[in-house]
Order: sequence, then structure tokens, then C-alpha cells
Amino acid sequence: MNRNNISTPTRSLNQSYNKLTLESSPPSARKVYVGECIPIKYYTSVAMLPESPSNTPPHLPAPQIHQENVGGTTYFYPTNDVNVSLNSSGGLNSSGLIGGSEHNMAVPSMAYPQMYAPIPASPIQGLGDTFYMPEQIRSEMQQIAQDPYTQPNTRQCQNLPNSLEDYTELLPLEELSPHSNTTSFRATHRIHGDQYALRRLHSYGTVPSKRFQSWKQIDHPNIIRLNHWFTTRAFGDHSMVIVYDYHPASVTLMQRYLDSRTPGSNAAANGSYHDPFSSDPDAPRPYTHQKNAMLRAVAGGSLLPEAVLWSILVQLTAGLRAIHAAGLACRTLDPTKVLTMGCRIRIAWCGVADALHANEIDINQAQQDDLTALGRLTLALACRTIHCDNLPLSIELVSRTYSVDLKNLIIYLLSAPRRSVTDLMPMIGARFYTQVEAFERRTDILESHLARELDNGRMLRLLMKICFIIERPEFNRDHKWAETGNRYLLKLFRDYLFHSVTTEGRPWLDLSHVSNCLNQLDSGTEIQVGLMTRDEGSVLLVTYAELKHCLDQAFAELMQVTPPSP
Ligand SMILES: Nc1ncnc2c1ncn2[C@@H]1O[C@H](COP(=O)(O)OP(=O)(O)OP(=O)(O)O)[C@@H](O)[C@H]1O
Repeated sequence: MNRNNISTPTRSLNQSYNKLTLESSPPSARKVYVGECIPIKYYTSVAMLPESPSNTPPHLPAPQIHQENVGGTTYFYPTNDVNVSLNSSGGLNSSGLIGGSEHNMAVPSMAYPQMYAPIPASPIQGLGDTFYMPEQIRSEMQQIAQDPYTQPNTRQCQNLPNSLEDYTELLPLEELSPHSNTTSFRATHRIHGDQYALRRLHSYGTVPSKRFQSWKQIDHPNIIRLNHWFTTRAFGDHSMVIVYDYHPASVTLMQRYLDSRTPGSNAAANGSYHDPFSSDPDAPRPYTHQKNAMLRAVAGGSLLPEAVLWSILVQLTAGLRAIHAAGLACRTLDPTKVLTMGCRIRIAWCGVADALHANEIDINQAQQDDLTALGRLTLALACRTIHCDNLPLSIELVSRTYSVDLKNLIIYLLSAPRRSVTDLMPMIGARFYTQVEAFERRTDILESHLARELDNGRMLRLLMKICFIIERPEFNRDHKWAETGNRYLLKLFRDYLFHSVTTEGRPWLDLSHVSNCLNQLDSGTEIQVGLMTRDEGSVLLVTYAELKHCLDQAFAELMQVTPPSP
């Protein structure tokens, strides 16, 4: 008989997801006290598994074990267990036992809920899609994860202070220019390690206005949060530093859609924005150049889909609405101050203009200017160029390509005498609902993948616990610790998980087998599993509840003598 030639326990694990807990055992799972003795008694070789009577909970009655030799293999199982019986072919009809199949498995009365997301029972076409998240979500997550490791030109970091107040590891977010009066950095908080975006205002001597305090109160998903500010002489002058939330892997709208010089940007990728004036972006363009740039964009099919423009508009108006409602104005709404990551849009560096120009301003006029800036930004995105000063030409392009609603909105933003951000709502109309639906759909997808990843994290922790225990060369000077008692059962369980073979003796690599067994283990179910010893001489019948107890107990032993982390 092949060792571990065992059928997969394939009970679907699709009930009671709501009882799922990540960190600890499920609350509904009844605690099972299984002394070391219970599994140990299943062994033929008592010498191999030294039993300590003191470890046995006194309230547990010794199980009635029936022993039977079938084809040279000795099976041990409790006589009162209705779930295990020999079938006619000599195999055991129980969950995951030798000779059993998922169809003839006896189902025990369920004392424990099955709690985790079902995983397909056998390798099927496209299994990768089932096990892994969609490529787009994965790549966004990876960009975010990699962002902390991206290093700018280290030459630029040479003259930077080692730390500023609670912030260390300063890295410039942009090319440092000697003539600039502001610079931005990424920095890490010394205590909790989170990253922040810092904006330094050089040689800053003015006290920030009251408006600056109001910025701190704004907490909105489309506005990058201003946390606090401080002054410092660490740069050799009297600088003010404003601290914002850091959003990894974000790029500006300029970089993503409008700047052909940004490697990898959409604009660069489509090749339609090679700008012969790019060495001086502020140089005035001749009329023909502007027209050609736009027509090239139309011809090259590189104009943004209208849905993307509405998505940006809805999010920016939402941000502006919060800013204006707080009696503030953005004052710097341009493509270099709006960040995007995935489909999210965030207004960056809010309040910098108020800090730089602390004098009184006409806030109504500043809010009107915000709306004009929003119109210009939308027009630039629609034409895929920031050089759209020729308004009639640009509007003509918009009307050729996009809906009347979009054109009217841009015209309203650019030209109406008195505008309010709330007036934009009816102009956006049902597109607002489209946005909400899109975000909700995205949330659904993310939640479903989060549930899977939650399970993955739980399984990884279980596996790590098992690996900490099995085949440990020594514990408390006992070189046999890992090979005896409960630990030996865990080793056999590991074999059962990973070293099972098919009837022809080939390795059986079935992820669903592994995940289903780990789910059972984590739930501590009463389902039995047959663990074959390596010499193929015995099969030990244990429930997952017993295995779970073995794992908890052995891990607790390790934990007891583990020094506390510094
Ligand atoms: N809060 C933030 N989180 C993550 N990245 C940010 C944040 N704020 C800005 N960035 C990134 O930092 C980079 C530099 O931003 P910054 O506004 O300083 O650039 P800039 O266009 O050169 O502006 P300026 O000319 O005003 O200095 C941008 O590419 C942007 O993606």
C-alpha cells in the first residue's frame, strides 16, 4: 500500500462565513481538551511516544480503541465512532481516509461550523484564476508595496538632514532645484514607521493664517490630508514643513495623462504627444502646433474615454465641494497638484498656497478661480495637452469627440459669471450614479479578494506554527522532542498534507487538499483523518480537533520559553 495514498477530504467549506476570525480560534468552536494520551494511545509503539499521566486531563475518559490488521497494516480506531467503518475493499470509509472517496465519506454530526471560503476540490482549468487575484488589483498592490523601496537619485539626498522632528529617512519626491521656494520629500515617522509627504517652504518667516488651521480639519477621500506643520532650522534657514499623508505609488495627472516626458506614462506610451517644445514647457506654442497636437491625439485614438473624464470630474468636484464648504479655496488646482492611483483622484498639497500667501484674500473670488481651474484641467485632459489656450479650437475638439454635457460643463466652468460647485451637481446628473456604482463594484471585488487573502493569511500562520514545531532538532535539551508525543502526530499530518501520493506513487500536488485540511484543522472539526506512519505499518486515526489541540499545546510549549521580542 502506498504511504499516504489518501483521498482528498472534499467537503465544501461554504457555510457560516460570518463566524470567521483571523487572529484566534473561532468563538463558536467548542474547546476540546484532548490530552497527549489520546492520540498517543493510537500508537503501537509506546516507547516511541513517552506518555506522561500528569498531562492527561483527569475528566477525559480513556477512549475505547479497536485494533485491526488489514493487508499488513494495523488500523486503530475508537469502537464507539460511527464515522469510521471498514468498507468491502478493505479501505476505510471516513473523511480523507484510505480507500474512501468523497462520495462514500461518512459525515460526522457537525459540532463545528465550516467557516472558510470554498476552494475548488480538484485541479481544474484556469485554477490560477481561482487562487490568485485579478492582475490589475495585484499590480496596484505590488506598486504600493514596492513604493517604499524606490530610491531617488542618492546624490540629491546628500545634503539632506538625517531627521526632522519625528521624521527620518528623508527622500526628495522631485528633482531638487536650487531656485525653488518649496521642496517635497517622503519621510518615515520615527516611532510608528508610517510614511508621510513633507512640503518644505524655504526661508519662511510668516505666521500661517487662520485658514491654515481649517485645512487641518478637512478629512476627505479626494483630498490629501494635512496632518500638521512645524518650523525647522535643519536646512540652514528658517523653513516651515507641512506634513501630509503619503499615498504610495501615486502620480500626478500631469505625469499620467499629459506629460510625454514621463517614462511609462500613457501619454508617452501612445507616442502622440511628442512635443518639440518640450525642452521649455512654458514656451508659447504657435497656433498650428496646438491644433496639430490635438488633431494628432484624435487621429491616434489616444483621447481619454469620456467615462474617465467624468470619473475625474466627479471626484474633483467632491473634493472642491468639501474645501469650499469649509470656507477655503484650493488655489492650486492644476494637473501637477492632483494625484491619481488606480481610479482614485486626490488633491495634493492643500494649504500650501495659503501658507505662502498668508495675506487676506477674497475667498469668493478664490473659489471662482478654483472652478475656472477645474474647467481648464478638464479641457486639458479632454484635449490631452496642457496647451489648449485657443479656447474655440479646444472646445471644437471636445464637441467633436465628447458629449454635449461634457462640453457644456467645461464652458460653464470657464465662462459663467458666478458659479458654485453645488451647481455642478445637476450638470453631472446621472453620471454621479455611474461613479457610485463603479466604486461599489470595485469594493465588492476587493472585498471578495480580501476574504480570500484573509484565509491565505490564516493558513500561512497555521503552516508557520507547524513548521516551528516539526523536525525541530532540539527543545529544552530534548533532542527527541519534535519526534515524540503530539509533535509526532503533527509531523505525520504534515506528511499527509504535502507528501501524499497517488495510487501509482506519484506526488499528489493538490492545493485544495492542503487548504481544506488546514481549514479543518483551524476549525478543529470532529472529522477524522488517517495518518500513516512513515514505515507504512500503522494508520493513526485522529480528529482535526485533536490535531488542533496538539498544535496549540506544542506551540504553547515553544512560546513559554521564547524570549520576549525587544
Ligand atoms: N501625498 C503624496 N503622496 C505620495 N506622493 C506624492 C504626494 N504628494 C506628491 N507626491 C508625488 O511627489 C511628486 C512631486 O510632487 P510635487 O508637487 O513636489 O512636484 P512638482 O510637480 O515638481 O511640483 P512643484 O513644481 O510645485 O514643486 C509627484 O510626482 C507626486 O506624485
